[in-house]
Amino acid sequence: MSAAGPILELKQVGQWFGSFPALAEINLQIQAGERVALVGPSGAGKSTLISLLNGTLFPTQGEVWAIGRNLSMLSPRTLRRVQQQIGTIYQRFHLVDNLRVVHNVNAGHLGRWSWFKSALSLLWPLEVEVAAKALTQVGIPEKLYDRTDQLSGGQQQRVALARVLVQNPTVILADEPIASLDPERSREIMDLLRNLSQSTGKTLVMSLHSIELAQSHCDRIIGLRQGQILFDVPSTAISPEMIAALYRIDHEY
Ligand SMILES: Nc1ncnc2c1ncn2[C@@H]1O[C@H](COP(=O)(O)OP(=O)(O)OP(=O)(O)O)[C@@H](O)[C@H]1O
Repeated sequence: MSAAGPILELKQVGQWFGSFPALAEINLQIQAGERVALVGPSGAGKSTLISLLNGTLFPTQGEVWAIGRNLSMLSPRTLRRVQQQIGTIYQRFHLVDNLRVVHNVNAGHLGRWSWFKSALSLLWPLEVEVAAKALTQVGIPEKLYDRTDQLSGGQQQRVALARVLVQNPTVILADEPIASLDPERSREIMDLLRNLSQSTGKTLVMSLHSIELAQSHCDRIIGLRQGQILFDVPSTAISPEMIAALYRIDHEY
């Protein structure tokens, strides 16, 4: 693939869980630097799509390409190298609760650090200044040595974002990053994600339940319904009819 090709691409992707088709016939190209929101009702397949994009799940049909590589065709070692370029933020933060913040932020180095360095850093934190800088970028520099489980939800999501900053990936995926936060904290995290993507050119793909935030923070919105793409449009082109069709409840009598 040329350098100018898409940074993420799904070709005729289908994902089955047993006999259940969670995704079907997904064709999608995302260019470097784009900010894309995945929206749609519960169970539409948003998280499944994110898991395919970061190589934690392999498609039952079709191909998933990231950073120029077909993820299903890579050796475990090469896959880990590609995954190092893809940072993921989750709704439940995925932090180790009983560790100090610095250790959770330093987990962004995993994959690059040796096993020995990672273990040593748990006893005596290494590259503290890198972790401190990342925490400053997300607005909580004073929390470096706090226990992670003593932070609020919004602060924990900032720690998760700092971990991704330390990882310094090319692509950031966020799976409902604000689902467990109040509206004010949600907007702050969304602002951080957008500003980070704008200032560094990182590609951002996130699943969201708020159409309003998807419109205000992303350039492009993809509507998923029952495992298929219902629309894929610039955020300025979203209409009330599209939203209604996306969330329509089909009653069975
Ligand atoms: N590991 C799995 N095993 C079986 N079924 C699964 C698995 N993961 C997802 N599914 C099913 O696939 C469908 C899509 O799930 P997914 O989590 O991707 O939806 P979603 O759009 O992210 O939903 P939500 O907004 O509620 O998080 C759902 O019906 C779900 O039950």
